[in-house]
Amino acid sequence: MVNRVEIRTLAGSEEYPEWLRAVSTGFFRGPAVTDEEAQVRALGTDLARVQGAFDGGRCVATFRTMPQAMTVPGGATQDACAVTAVTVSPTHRRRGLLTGMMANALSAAKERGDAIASLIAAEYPIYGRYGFGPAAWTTEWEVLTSRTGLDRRYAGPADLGDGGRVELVDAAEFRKLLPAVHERFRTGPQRQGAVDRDEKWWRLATGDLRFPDDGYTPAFHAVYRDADGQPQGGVSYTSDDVWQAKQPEQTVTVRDLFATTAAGEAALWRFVLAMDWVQRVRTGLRAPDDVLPLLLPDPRAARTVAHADWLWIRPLDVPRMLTARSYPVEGSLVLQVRDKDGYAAGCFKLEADGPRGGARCAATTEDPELSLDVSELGALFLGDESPMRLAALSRLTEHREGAAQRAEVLFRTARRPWCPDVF
Ligand SMILES: CC(=O)SCCNC(=O)CCNC(=O)[C@H](O)C(C)(C)COP(=O)(O)OP(=O)(O)OC[C@H]1O[C@@H](n2cnc3c(N)ncnc32)[C@H](O)[C@@H]1OP(=O)(O)O
Repeated sequence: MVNRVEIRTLAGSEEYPEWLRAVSTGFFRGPAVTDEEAQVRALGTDLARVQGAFDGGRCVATFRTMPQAMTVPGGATQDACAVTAVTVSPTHRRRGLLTGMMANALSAAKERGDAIASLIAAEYPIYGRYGFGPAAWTTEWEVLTSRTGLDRRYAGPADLGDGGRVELVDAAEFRKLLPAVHERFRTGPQRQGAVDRDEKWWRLATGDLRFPDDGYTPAFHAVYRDADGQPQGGVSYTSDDVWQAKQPEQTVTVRDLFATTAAGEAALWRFVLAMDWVQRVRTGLRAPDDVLPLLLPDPRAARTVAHADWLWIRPLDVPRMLTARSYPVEGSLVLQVRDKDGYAAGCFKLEADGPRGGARCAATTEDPELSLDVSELGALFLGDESPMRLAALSRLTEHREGAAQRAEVLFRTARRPWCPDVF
């Protein structure tokens, strides 16, 4: 039971610094927030979508949503309600504050017409109860450069025969060139799970927006240009500048690396792997099927240092979400979706026309062929989870023989989904 505590949208911008202090406390960032930090964080924040729980004058829980464009299989964009800044102070935990704020946010999202909600989960056990399922996973590797088997005489993309080149640029140039490249990258047909980046994202990533003690280390930036001179990708990275016993033992950490072409992606990886002084490359959080390990003659040189669920999706409007994505084959399926909160519950018939056609989906009175919980549909949506695996776990029930196999062929994608960003 919640005593004396009121959950509500912020009354105005004067409450924002106190709300931010609560976020900072909940995330262990620090017990206080400076005016400069509050100003930077307020940029682009729609206060109408910021909830707090107040105990007297003190904010004890926080929750924010924001509009997001998420790429779905085939390259189309789906409007999502992105959930972020979820905290409950340790003094007020396990009294239903998160549950109350989530209920408000999901009902507002449903009313607005968002087809899905999305979030990056701090811990696995939190969000399944609210109908979210893990839709994209992530992997981080550490590469021992001496073990890769790559030719140490590598001198640049010309050695790969693609006619492109990699150029070091300053932060301002990177910020000017890369947003358009990223927009082309993230709407690629195999880039499901990627989300849009606004101007604030790029300014923060390139050090143009800062506040005191933000812990930002300036990065190095490089752009990949194709044979026609067009920017097709970029990388941002830092180095720890470590030397031991007069030997360079540096670890380079990749903050961001993407390209619109396979040649660009390979050239950027070769660039970071071929730097003198560098013993290790930390890749940052990548798609679990990133090309990196297989670019190496010895893929074992890339050791997995993290592998976990990353992007979670909560279906809100089944017909809209299922018609937004493409399907690799023609086929149909009748799905019964259970949703204790009601938003996405019902029986729906999906009819897909194959890779170049569209898809139709609507409520139906036909008998279901498969039934599953809404969170499992979230996990299937971007093509990562296997319906056959869920059936083996009894988390998906087959009412017609072969229906799980049909779902497997319809839903799964050639490349795994990936959300490169934290939000
Ligand atoms: C999208 C993001 O922002 S992710 C970041 C999430 N934030 C954090 O992890 C910061 C640290 N943790 C917290 O602030 C809080 O513990 C929260 C926000 C995770 C949970 O807030 P609470 O108000 O305590 O949750 P609430 O009381 O509504 O709990 C609802 C249910 O979820 C369960 N639950 C909540 N958090 C957790 C958890 N971390 N692990 C396991 N179960 C959890 C509760 O036990 C409860 O279960 P029940 O319904 O069976 O009784």
